[in-house]
Amino acid sequence: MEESMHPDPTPALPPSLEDIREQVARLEAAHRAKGLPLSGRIIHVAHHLPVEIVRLAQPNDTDVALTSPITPEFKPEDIVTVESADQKWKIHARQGHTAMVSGIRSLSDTHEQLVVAWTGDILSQPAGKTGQSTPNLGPTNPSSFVLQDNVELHAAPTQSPLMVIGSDFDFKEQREITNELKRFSDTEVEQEGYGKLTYVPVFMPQEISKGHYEGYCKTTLWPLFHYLLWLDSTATVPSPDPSWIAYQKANELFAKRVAEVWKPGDLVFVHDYHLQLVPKLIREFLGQSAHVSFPGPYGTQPPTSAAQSDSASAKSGDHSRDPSEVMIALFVHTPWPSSEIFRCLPKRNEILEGMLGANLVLFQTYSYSRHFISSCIRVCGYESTTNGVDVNGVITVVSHCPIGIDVKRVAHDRDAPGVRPKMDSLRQLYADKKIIVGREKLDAPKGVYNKLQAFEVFLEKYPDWRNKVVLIQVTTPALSESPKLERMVAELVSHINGTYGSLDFTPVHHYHQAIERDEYFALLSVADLALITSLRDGMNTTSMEFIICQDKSNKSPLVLSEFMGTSSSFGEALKINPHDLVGVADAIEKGLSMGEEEKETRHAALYKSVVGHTSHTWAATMVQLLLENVGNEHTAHQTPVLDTALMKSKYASAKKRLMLFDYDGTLTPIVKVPSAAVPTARTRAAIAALAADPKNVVYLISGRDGDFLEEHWGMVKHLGFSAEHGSFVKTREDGEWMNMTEALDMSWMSEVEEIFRYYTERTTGSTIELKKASITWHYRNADPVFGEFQCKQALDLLESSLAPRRPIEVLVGKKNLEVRPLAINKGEIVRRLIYENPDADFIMCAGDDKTDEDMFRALRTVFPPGGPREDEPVLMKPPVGITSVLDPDDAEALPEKEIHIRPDGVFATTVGSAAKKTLAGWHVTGPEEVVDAVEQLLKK
Ligand SMILES: O=P(O)(O)OC[C@H]1O[C@H](O[C@H]2O[C@H](CO)[C@@H](O)[C@H](O)[C@H]2O)[C@H](O)[C@@H](O)[C@@H]1O
Repeated sequence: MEESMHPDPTPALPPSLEDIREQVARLEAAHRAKGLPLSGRIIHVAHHLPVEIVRLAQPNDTDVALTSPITPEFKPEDIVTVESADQKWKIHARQGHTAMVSGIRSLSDTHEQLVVAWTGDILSQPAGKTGQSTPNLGPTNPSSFVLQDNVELHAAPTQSPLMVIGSDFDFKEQREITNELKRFSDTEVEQEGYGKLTYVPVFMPQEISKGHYEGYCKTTLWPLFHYLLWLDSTATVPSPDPSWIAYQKANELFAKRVAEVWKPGDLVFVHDYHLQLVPKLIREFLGQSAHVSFPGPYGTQPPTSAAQSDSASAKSGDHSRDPSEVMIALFVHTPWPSSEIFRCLPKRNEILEGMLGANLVLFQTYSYSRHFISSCIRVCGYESTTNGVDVNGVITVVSHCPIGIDVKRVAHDRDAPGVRPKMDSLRQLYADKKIIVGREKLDAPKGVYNKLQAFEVFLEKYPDWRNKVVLIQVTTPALSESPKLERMVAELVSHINGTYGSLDFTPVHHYHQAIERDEYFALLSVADLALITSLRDGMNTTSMEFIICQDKSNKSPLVLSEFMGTSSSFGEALKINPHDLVGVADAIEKGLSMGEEEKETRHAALYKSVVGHTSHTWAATMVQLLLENVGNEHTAHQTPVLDTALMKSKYASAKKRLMLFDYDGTLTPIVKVPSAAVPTARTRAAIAALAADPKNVVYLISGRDGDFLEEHWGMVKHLGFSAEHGSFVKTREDGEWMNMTEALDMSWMSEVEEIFRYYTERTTGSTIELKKASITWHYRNADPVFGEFQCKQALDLLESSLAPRRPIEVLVGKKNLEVRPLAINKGEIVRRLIYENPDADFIMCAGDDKTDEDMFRALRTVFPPGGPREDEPVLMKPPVGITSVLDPDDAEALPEKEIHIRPDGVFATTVGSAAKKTLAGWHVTGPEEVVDAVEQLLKK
């Protein structure tokens, strides 16, 4: 179950961009026709803006608060740049994350877009450089050209004059930066021909931005998602963990910014693992909640903190919600680990709950999405559905949609005039050699060390290739630089070169530096093999760029790790397990010896995959998927929060009241072991006080057996009981249990028990609760994934083999399966109580699960369709189901009765989320609120 149980459903032939856009337009038209006010806007929320902001040196600058020198990336000449009129700010496009950025930008063809993201550390040109209004953003070290031979692991490139000054800016500077960003995006739109695109900056104090990214993102989440656990048992995490606090605060700042700019009908796309709390927080800031519904007192005005949002909105009596809920998709660009790894994370619940605030969670691959669903089942106890996760009745859809690259842009860069001369130089330099190329960040998951080890095995195992092949490995420094890894890599390179090289030949050329764009494309174009040995990688765009470069070149093969997102799309790559060094060595040999025909065939298939699904189709598909999975809530019923003030006024004026309560999940929270679900003294006191009022008829209507109810509630005077879903009734007056199943055929009990025994024996942790007239199979304490699987199997078996020939009903409860007689249900008890109390003019009825829906249905069906007119008497037939069981002749003889109750006196209340499918008219979120409501009624 953990790994893919089903085949990967990725379609073989991806639809074209035009097809997807047409489908998006159709979906939007359909939604608008149904009344969903789509704005035509998309808000992207990403970690940082695709720009760099530089504060230029000012004549009066004496000293800028500098923190650390930075090494700017190489900036090509053709990037968009704007400089403020007062020459204070300069903004230019930032390199990196090109696939995501180009995907986002492509959506501007069809939608107006806002990008809400952190400014990034703002750079400063320190004083003393005045007169040089344009800082040097050129190549950091042009002399270290990659083609130079015998260049070993480099030290950091030459220090630049730019310094990080963080982003602690006063309001005036924030305004200036915001305005300059606007000018920048306008220029970009004009120069690049984009549709409308606005950058909305998130400003973060430096201690938050550092703690967030360098702290929680890079030292906790990143290693975990790449299967590098922090297993050093001596390491102590301070409590509270400051980096977690920074992560939370940063996520709040992003969500708050979204809430400020959000308009009804906007589609929101949250990107990546930096922002996993954002989906839930956005709802909280907007006064909406996906799973636990609170009224929305804020409109679009966010409260000052998420915590405040919770409590303030929960306590407000305002039920006016904005009709349009925010529509959110979250795309996780990194891998998602097995739930066995994920559950080691101390803040696992918080992260998952944050993500599940989205309508749609998307991953790079099918298997990551399966791991995520397993994590939700195992960590949070939620159940899976056919398309995602059921979060207390609300479905978060989970799917996958791999990212692609901007093929046109890459082809353009490949064909740039500067590339050809560099290709020629490389070919000249390695005229009689095959070139293997690799380019990665130097962090452990990228598998550079394994690659070098495998290359050594290759030279050892295939001596004929010695002196005939070079490995050109380019690495860029990782954020969390690991001196140990750098040293290990450097030593291994020296070792291989010492062992297999000679005075005039070096088998491994390692360049630890940023390289120019032209050099990069030249390298990919001349290579005879690309070798990518990542131990874990969400996606890998180098492999895609290699395929595009090779289209105009040798059609060289690609050796690709199976532990990366790209792997599932690239069937014609030579797949390797990077831990199997001999296997990698064999794949290198196979690739280098491959015949031209096979190379062409494999390349053609790989090329088709890359051009068939680009960054543009990726982005458009995400929009399509979100539109396919939202909107139903606008036509579906959203249950309002129980209006306790209104209920209290009706209660106060009522002459006779029926108060009907389910037990588990309604008067007491769901717990692991059924016997531990005992009422608190407060709950018992509240119910006892209700029952003591002679105007009230109070009943517990439960699936529990009579013994349990007697044990915990028997001491409460004047309380009536219905046990086992209506199979047994004890009225509040005579104190005798009536068996409603007496006249029924109950011989099915042993057959059901046998089936449940079969599943109990095969499902560790599951148990059978054998009652007098019903049986419950519990799997709450089994392995959650296996338990759910077994439950579905047992349900299938009971429904296909037993239910058609026996008078039973099978009920799917909360981590249980229950079987009870068909003729009995909680609804019949409710009808009977109304019939017996025709003068009742107030009903409160509360329940949480599917069996309680029978009660709510019964309450609706006592009224004629469309509801009774003011002056119209409501006549009720005797509840045949129950009376006929007791005495069929009686049922015939009983008269119709006129009942007093009217729909506005009925408070059918479900315990669960507003979006849960229910026949109840009101909802509260938990048992505690049921008790609160009862206490309100009791207050004078
Ligand atoms: O009709 P109810 O009063 O809601 O009772 C329904 C069933 O509730 C019990 O099981 C559920 O609650 C347990 C305690 O919280 C929990 O451990 C279990 O997983 C739930 O399914 C009870 O054991 C059943 O007999 C009732 O039919």
